[in-house]
Formats: sequence, C-alpha cells, structure tokens
Amino acid sequence: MTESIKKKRTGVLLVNLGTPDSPSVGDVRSYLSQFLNDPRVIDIPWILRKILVNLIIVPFRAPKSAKVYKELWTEQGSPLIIYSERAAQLLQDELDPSYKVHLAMRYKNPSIPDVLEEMRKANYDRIIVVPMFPQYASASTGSALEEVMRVISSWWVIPELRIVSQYYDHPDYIDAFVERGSAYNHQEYDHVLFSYHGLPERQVDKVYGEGLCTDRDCEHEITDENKYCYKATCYATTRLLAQKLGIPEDHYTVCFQSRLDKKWLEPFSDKVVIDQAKKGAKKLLVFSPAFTADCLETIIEIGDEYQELFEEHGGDKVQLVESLNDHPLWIRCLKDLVLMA
Ligand SMILES: C=CC1=C(C)c2cc3[nH]c(cc4nc(cc5[nH]c(cc1n2)c(C)c5CCC(=O)O)C(CCC(=O)O)=C4C)c(C)c3C=C
Ligand SMILES: [Fe+2]
Ligand SMILES: [Fe+2]
Repeated sequence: MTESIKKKRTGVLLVNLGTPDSPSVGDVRSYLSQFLNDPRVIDIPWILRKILVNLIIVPFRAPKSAKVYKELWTEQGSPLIIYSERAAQLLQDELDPSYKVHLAMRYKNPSIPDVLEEMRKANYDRIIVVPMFPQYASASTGSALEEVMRVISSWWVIPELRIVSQYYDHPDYIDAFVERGSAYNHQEYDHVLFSYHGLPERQVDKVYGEGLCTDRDCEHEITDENKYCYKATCYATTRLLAQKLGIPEDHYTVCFQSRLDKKWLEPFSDKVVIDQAKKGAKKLLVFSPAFTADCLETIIEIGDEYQELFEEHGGDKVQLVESLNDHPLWIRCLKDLVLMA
C-alpha cells in the first residue's frame, strides 16, 4: 500500500454521562459531587454553587440516591455502563480495523482524562468524539466536549479532531426508537408520553444571544436560530417519532422529568402522569428518547416511581419503552456519525 492511500488510524471516543463506581453512599456522594459541581450543570456563581451543592444537595441527596442505585445495580454493575460498553463493542465490530472505539464517562469512570491518555499513546491520525446524547444540552454534550477539549488542548501533538454535537433527527436514531416502540401497540394505551430529561429554563435560554426560548416557536419548528435549543430538538425528535409511529397529536404529550427545582422545562412528567390518571387513563406508554442507554432515570424514575404515582391516582400500568441500548439501528446510527464526521 502506498503512503497516499493508507487509511487514517482513527480513534473513536464515545462519551456518556457516567454513574457512581458502586451504589455505596460514599461512591454516590463522590459522583454527585463531581457531577453537580460542574458549572455547566449547576450554572450559578462559584461560591453559591459550592454552598448549595456541597452543603445542601449532596449531603441530603447522597443517602437517598444510594438506596435507589442499590435497586438499580446488577451483578455486572450499573446499566448505564453495561449498555454503553455493549454499544461500544458492537460499534467496533461494525467498523474496519483502522478505527478503534473507546468509551469514557463524563463523571467517574472510565474517566475522559484516563481514556484520552490511552488514545494519546495510540498516536491516532485523528480522533472522532461522539457524545451519546442525541439532543444538545450544555449540561450533557457541552460539558463532555469541554472536558475532551480541555484535556486534548494540553497535548503537544494535537491530531485531526472531529466532534459530533447532536443528532436528534438522525434517521437511524429515530428508526431505532420507532422499532423499540413498535413492540407495543400504542392504540392499546390511553396516552403516550415522550419524557425527556429536564433542564433549567435558564440553561435553555442561554443558547440565544437575545430573548428567551418562550419568544420562539420551539414546540413546532427547528430554525437556524433554535437548532441548539434543547426544547426545540426534543420536540423535533418527538414529531419524527410520532409521525413514523402514527401517533396522533392529541394522543401524546412531550414532558420533562428529573427536575431539581421549579424553574425547569414544563410540563413536568410526574405531573402529566398524575393528570392522566385523574382523567381516567389506565395505561400509559412512555418513551424516553434523550437516553440512549437505560439508566436510573428510565428504569427507576419511569419504570418504578411513575408506576407507583400512576397507581396512587387510579391508573394501572406505566409501560416504559426500552432504550436503544444495543439495538442494531442505534449501532448503525453511531457508525454513520463516525463515517460522516
Ligand atoms: C440528556 C442527558 C442529560 C442531561 C441534559 C442532564 C442534565 C442534568 N442532570 C442533573 C441532575 C442529575 N441527573 C442524574 C442522573 C442522570 N442524568 C442523565 C442525563 C442527563 N442529565 C443520566 C443518563 C442520568 C443517570 C445516571 C445513571 O447512573 O444511571 C442525577 C443522579 C441521580 C439522582 O441522584 O437522582 C442527578 C442529580 C442536572 C442538575 C442537570 C442539568 C442542569
Ligand atoms: Fe441528569
Ligand atoms: Fe427554544
């Protein structure tokens, strides 16, 4: 092979959010502390963040979250890691040997600095970074990419670098969730929820130079102005899914879960679950398209907590649609993102 047609050796870095090292209170405390001290996650002045996170949220939340993580934990570990590792391995199997797939977590392990150090030593011609978050949010994608760039910017040799920042409308991502959803007949459910991870409204507004998200029509259209607005991309993903699944507009609701305080994106998923039960709904089908791997937010929050809430208010069944995990179309989506980067 001549030098000119030699394939570029490419390191692919998949990044997911991360999970505690174990469900012990100490490890959950350490995870929450790293996560919530991130200025892209709790975006308030440094001193207020230190007081709020280290003296209030983490001490109170860690023991409660640890209990929940104990319920979630399997013999192999946390589902988020297990599914992300599986996806990374399947992607590796799909790519030719000039590509090497690595997996890192934004918080805890395997950490971005440790994995990037392995990648630095491998001396790749180029590195492609693919966050496992289809919709851009500064608290997820932005934070992962900032950390990657922080580490790489200190290297003496900086290889060719490609970054994927979002893919909320990628046809394979959409079709993967459509296939997951097709395992259930939505007509047998009283209502369908598309429940996305929540965000403070303030963080959503920050993607705009001027004005607020509520000044725009983010629930109905994507434009050059709002294409990085998390709310706009969540609604865009939903429109594509609902259209392909044939779910009429009056049969579904877009909602946002896991809020830390009141000024987060609305409607809140738990309130929608209660309202549906009060209206007499007995069966709900819930998609959670912001998560590409099942995790605490899907398995416990939707699968267990919303189930309990729904029953308490007269409903019967909250059916969670499994996340993408190791779905072949999800792997095809990742492959396409890598090849097109
Ligand atoms: C879509 C991706 C995510 C965004 C955006 C996001 C923003 C965000 N999250 C918190 C607070 C918490 N999130 C927690 C868990 C969690 N969050 C995501 C993804 C996004 N978060 C995932 C995949 C998970 C599950 C991790 C797992 O181990 O399974 C938690 C920890 C759990 C708990 O104690 O309840 C917190 C806390 C904020 C504040 C935020 C944006 C401002
Ligand atoms: Fe979160
Ligand atoms: Fe918006």
